[in-house]
Amino acid sequence: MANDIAVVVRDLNYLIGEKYILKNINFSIKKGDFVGIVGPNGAGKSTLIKILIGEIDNYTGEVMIKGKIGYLPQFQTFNREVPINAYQFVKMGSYKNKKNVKLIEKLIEEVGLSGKEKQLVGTMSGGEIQRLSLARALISEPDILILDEPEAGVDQMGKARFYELLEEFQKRLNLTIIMVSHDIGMVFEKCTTVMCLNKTLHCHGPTEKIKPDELKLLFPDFDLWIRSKNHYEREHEHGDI
Ligand SMILES: Nc1ncnc2c1ncn2[C@@H]1O[C@H](COP(=O)(O)OP(=O)(O)OP(=O)(O)O)[C@@H](O)[C@H]1O
Repeated sequence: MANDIAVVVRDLNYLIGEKYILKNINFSIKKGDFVGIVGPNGAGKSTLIKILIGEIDNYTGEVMIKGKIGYLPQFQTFNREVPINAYQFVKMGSYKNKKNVKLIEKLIEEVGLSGKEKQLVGTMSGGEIQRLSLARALISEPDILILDEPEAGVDQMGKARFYELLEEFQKRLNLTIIMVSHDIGMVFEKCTTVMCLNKTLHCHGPTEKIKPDELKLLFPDFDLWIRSKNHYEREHEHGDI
């Protein structure tokens, strides 16, 4: 595996019963890439993520990962009833819950939440919890950050701020980011690489080389996504973030 490569997947197949969930998947991801995985419902995006993080291992083919993975699951999995504060929430992401006061405080500050260390997570906004989850995923100082639909349950402003943060971390730490998203506007705005998945890999390449026509073939609701891209651009122009 070449030095500048973070992930290689070769001849990946995954079946449940006799049904192919993923078929003949081949790709590699360079270190420092920000990859957006898009595709319709049921395309196998979450399944691919579960394979990358090692949650599913009964596939055939090769999956090679170079470096440590940080994982941010879908937002909805947090239960607001759990009585923990922001500091404890981030600390839970560290190996064996290790005490690492300085790093925890630094990450909380970097995601724009300093001063809120003692606040109960259940009382925070969706966008704040999402940024806190990002700090938690980064506490183990990963080389590769994997996110599954990080925009779920967060308003448009919260999303925009979150994507800004991801881009900042990607550039500053040369972090490799692999993100499943339904937000095509954000993906085309922020990701360096787009991967279109619908059981097989339909396209994969630098964002500027992916043609909307290719996506249209895959996604019947593509026009809706274009609208969401315009919406994002309007908000951006007005400096609302
Ligand atoms: N445990 C399971 N048992 C049976 N089928 C499953 C199981 N997990 C996933 N599938 C099927 O695998 C396919 C891919 O699911 P997956 O969750 O990976 O899709 P997705 O692209 O992430 O979808 P979405 O965008 O809706 O989240 C779907 O057809 C789903 O019904």
